[in-house]
Amino acid sequence: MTDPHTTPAAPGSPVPASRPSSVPAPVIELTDVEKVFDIRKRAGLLRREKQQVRAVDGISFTVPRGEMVGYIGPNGAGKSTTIKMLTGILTPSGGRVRVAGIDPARERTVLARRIGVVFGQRTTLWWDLPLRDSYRLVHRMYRIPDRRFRENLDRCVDLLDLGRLMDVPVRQLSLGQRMRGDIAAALLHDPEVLYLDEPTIGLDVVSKAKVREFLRELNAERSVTILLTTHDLTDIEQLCRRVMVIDHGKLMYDGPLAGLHEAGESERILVVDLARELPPLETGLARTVRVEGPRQWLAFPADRSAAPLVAELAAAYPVVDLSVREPDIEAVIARMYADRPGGRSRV
Ligand SMILES: Nc1ncnc2c1ncn2[C@@H]1O[C@H](COP(=O)(O)OP(=O)(O)OP(=O)(O)O)[C@@H](O)[C@H]1O
Repeated sequence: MTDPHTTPAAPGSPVPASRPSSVPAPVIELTDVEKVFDIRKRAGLLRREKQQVRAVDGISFTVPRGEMVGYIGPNGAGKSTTIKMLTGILTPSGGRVRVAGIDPARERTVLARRIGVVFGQRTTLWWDLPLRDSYRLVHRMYRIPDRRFRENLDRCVDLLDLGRLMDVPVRQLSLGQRMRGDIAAALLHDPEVLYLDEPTIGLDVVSKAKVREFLRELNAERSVTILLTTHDLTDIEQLCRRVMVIDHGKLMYDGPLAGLHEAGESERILVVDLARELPPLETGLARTVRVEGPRQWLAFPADRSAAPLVAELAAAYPVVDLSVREPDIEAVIARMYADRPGGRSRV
């Protein structure tokens, strides 16, 4: 039986929904989910043509309780649309969505008590109120029992370093401070599932590190299931063992981060310093991609050992020094996108 956590999906193909019995029951379940938007495009001076955009095009995946998964893709890939369907803000055009056993579109308010959402680009806090008052409102809105509210707030204030900021109006907070404030607000009612849409966007290095550390602890200690959308691949590298790549509304990859290299057919680079300038080195194990004076760059498949290549070059050429560069994950993903047939699919 194949495990969707470890099996790269062929581009565009649905990911198998079956899983071994040892894997916890899924908290998030999507089966053949579609979202089609009707849009009107100008087709002349006065005429407007009706068109449809397939923003999400037959996506299936499951996320078991306690997993932290990266959900990535280029602009317009369908990430936010997926998250909106998972919260119940948008109703799918087709397929089935379940979060904690609930149909989000039909029971949005019931689900709201079980999930937390953070959108990096906009705040859910009250602009003119100090953080403390925003949290009081959250307390009342979600009818959080007093003790639980106090415990959760204390914990967030401590771990997210909000103590000094509690009496500052949200409008006066820096982006990083506001983001930490938003994450706390999303967690006061103890959600089982947390959707984070670009939680580190625009933050400085220190704030990013704080947010990541907090998410790691939250996931490890409280088994909160986290779906993380980000353009910052370091977020994914540091937080998620599993990553899903979406493009043109289709799931292109679902598996471990390391497997992305394989799926993107990535290459490692051997940098060779020679005793003197030479024409491009010749070997059947790699291809020379760059020559600069006595230094040459040779690309070889990332899943192969460098040892035979190093041995061959050392025997045949005056090699002074060698180093191996790992593939850059951004390049791997860019390559996956580039391999897709172009153009957003329309129906
Ligand atoms: N309300 C809407 N009406 C019409 N088209 C929409 C609507 N919302 C999204 N789309 C279209 O659906 C596609 C997917 O958009 P979506 O916002 O889900 O992408 P995304 O992956 O979140 O992108 P980004 O990284 O830029 O936020 C895009 O072509 C977008 O223009």
